[in-house]
Amino acid sequence: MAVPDLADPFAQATVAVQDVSVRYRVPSTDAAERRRRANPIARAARTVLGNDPKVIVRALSGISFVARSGEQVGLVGQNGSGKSTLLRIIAGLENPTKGRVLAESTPVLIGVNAALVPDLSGEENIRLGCLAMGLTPAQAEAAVPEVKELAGLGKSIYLPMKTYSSGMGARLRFAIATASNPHILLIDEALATGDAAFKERSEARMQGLRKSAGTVFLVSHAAQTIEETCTRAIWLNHGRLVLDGPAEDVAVRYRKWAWAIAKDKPDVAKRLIEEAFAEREQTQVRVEEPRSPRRYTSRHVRPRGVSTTNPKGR
Ligand SMILES: Nc1ncnc2c1ncn2[C@@H]1O[C@H](COP(=O)(O)OP(=O)(O)OP(=O)(O)O)[C@@H](O)[C@H]1O
Repeated sequence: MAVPDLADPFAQATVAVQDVSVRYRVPSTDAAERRRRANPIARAARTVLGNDPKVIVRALSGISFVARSGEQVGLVGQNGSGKSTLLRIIAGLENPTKGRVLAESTPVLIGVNAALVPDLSGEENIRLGCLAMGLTPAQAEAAVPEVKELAGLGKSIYLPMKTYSSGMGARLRFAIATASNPHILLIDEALATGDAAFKERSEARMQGLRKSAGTVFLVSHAAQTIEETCTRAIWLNHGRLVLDGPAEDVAVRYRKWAWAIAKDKPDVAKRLIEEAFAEREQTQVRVEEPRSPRRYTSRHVRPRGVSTTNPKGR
């Protein structure tokens, strides 16, 4: 058995999320109502300046972790806990308010909202999706049969996508996303909408991706899906990282907490989440910048706007 290289624990890191926070400024009718009740001068000033009453939504706060090749990382948490935001940030579709994300290759996000063209057939969308992911026209053409087979939509693959059910659309998006064999694959609940037969095929595909040393991030509300398909899980609550560990352990803890919430036992839920927070080992991600600064020799063109105090201009 291969011995892992313990001297260099970051050797296989594929994604590093470093102290990421995301905040949104959004209009609020509640804030508007409070303004209506505020003093008339402040109210008039804001009306003249045209400021909409806004509130800050903290979607993510101080998230840090490192994912590695071969890991399937499940993201669990209740509605609005920040799972989809974290995927979008990793995919580079949004910039964090604070912190940064480093990835060793382009992460491909496949979500239920992935943009394909509704008027085109499933087959045409396969080509389109593959080209959008950076495959050449020849590679996209070669990928069509495999994607069709994985999606398993039969003759419906020749019909316009706007005629598909949400589950059929999700299956096609999942199949397209895996066609480019992305090293970092991000899935937002795509599995939850498939039927049993598709679930089996998609799990086999995920196994294949895992074997080819890819990293998979999967968002799901179903702790069982995370438990069955992931090696590791991250539990988010109100944008904060509650637990990060083996999928089975995290799923069991999350399920207990969700049960307490569902049964209207806020004290039990509070105790469970506080225990989890207390046990969590804080992860700090440090990114080593290259040490030697870039040097320009006389053969290099000096970058514009750089001045020098050397009278010879070297
Ligand atoms: N574009 C946006 N503008 C303003 N607020 C946003 C935006 N996107 C997300 N949010 C807010 O950020 C928080 C986290 O949302 P996010 O969609 O990441 O949660 P989630 O865990 O994926 O939820 P769900 O399980 O319901 O899909 C929520 O409070 C949400 O209202």
